[in-house]
Amino acid sequence: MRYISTRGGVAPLSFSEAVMMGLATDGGLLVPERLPQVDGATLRRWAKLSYQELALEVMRPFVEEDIPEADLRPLVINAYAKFEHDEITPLVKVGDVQILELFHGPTLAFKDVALQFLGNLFEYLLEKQGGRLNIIGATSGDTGSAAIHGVRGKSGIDIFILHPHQRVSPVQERQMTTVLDDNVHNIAIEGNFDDGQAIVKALFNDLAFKEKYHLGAVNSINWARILAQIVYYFRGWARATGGNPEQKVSFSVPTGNFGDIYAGYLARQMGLPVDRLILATNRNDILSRFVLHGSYSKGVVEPTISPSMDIQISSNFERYLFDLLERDGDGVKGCMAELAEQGGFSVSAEKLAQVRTIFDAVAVSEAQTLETITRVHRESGYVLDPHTAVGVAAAAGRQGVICLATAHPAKFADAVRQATGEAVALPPSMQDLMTLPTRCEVLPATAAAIKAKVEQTLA
Ligand SMILES: Cc1ncc(COP(=O)(O)O)c(C=O)c1O
Ligand SMILES: N[C@@H](CCOP(=O)(O)O)C(=O)O
Repeated sequence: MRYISTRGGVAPLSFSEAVMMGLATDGGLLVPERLPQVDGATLRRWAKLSYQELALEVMRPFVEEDIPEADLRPLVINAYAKFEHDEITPLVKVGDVQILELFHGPTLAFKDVALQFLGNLFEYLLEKQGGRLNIIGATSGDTGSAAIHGVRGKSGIDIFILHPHQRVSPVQERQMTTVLDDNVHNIAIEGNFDDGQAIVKALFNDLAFKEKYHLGAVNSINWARILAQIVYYFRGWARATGGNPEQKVSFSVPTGNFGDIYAGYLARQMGLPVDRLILATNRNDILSRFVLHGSYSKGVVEPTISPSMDIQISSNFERYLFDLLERDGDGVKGCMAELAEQGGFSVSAEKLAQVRTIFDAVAVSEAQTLETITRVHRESGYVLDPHTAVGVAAAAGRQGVICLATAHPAKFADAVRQATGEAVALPPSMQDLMTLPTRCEVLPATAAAIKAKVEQTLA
């Protein structure tokens, strides 16, 4: 499998090259040249596999020319060794709703599914190729801690994580800042997640800086993140249908940076029997506005009780746009230029109709999110985190929907207490989180300030 850029300016790359490049050198995102197709017999067979064996099957065609099976296997097996549930991503029934719990990894969010794997993959590629890697990532709260826990203490790797100062939950903040390993550098920026993501992209787009400091990406900019997330769509479908290829399911996906739902879209394109993908946003609704009206236009980022989705420029949307525009790199470049210069762009009515053959979209208010947590707790005793509640609210009244549970409720204790009147305890392994010593530096939200910090740290 070879990888190309959504902006058409990069010669086809191998999987390893794509993983190490992170953001494409022409400013686009890397995608596979084609998608492997899965037939009914394969779906039936895959439905009987363990999560790890399924992950190997799904990933193999994307990596096989580059990473032999004997090497891939331990990377995958070890990635899920620290998950607290044998099923890795169990499907649970809560009343009429099916919930795919993606939060059983070390930092209690779905990001662990991909970042435990990516940490291992980076280590493997560095051992094979030599050299070192300096990871620069932006987070609205969950990617940061999952990435830090994926690479802490690994030799040859430093990690710099930018989070929006005082806009992540106390648990999210401490999951990052209490990691005191020498290779971990936490930076709270005086801005929002979009500012952080823009800084990360600016640093990657400074090709001399990128090369000099061997920058690596842990955000869903990195293709390996998306790849690992495709797996649980196959798993969720298999658990819900018993592996019957005639049976379709829909997925409701709480969405911010469009990484998770893009993985679902790819699973569908590969042949997974998916009916609808329900794109659920909080009031930061650039994506739901796009699906409803066909115009992708920047809004102002507003803080919500689902802070990890407080995003108004959704990085992976560019990957979907590339497909929607029939893989026309110049077309994507044009749209992205309009977004940067005029704050938005629109697609034709015909293209919008095409989007709607797959996606539904719902923007969920703060009140609806709280009401959903309250109602589900009252009716079943189950506690949703606010991000998951956005997806559950968006799926209300529909049948055959799997709602992705993207975080553990204990990460967002204030919102949960507000909705249920009860506290949710952190798992025993994290009981001392709020009293551990921390390390973090507050810096202006500018590329210059972050560059200076990287240079000074690595000098
Ligand atoms: C808990 C949680 N739910 C949902 C999302 C949205 O996922 P994505 O950015 O892949 O759309 C995020 C992060 O963005 C998150 O941290
Ligand atoms: N919600 C994310 C935002 C970053 O998204 P990513 O999937 O591109 O890493 C977070 O928690 O940081």
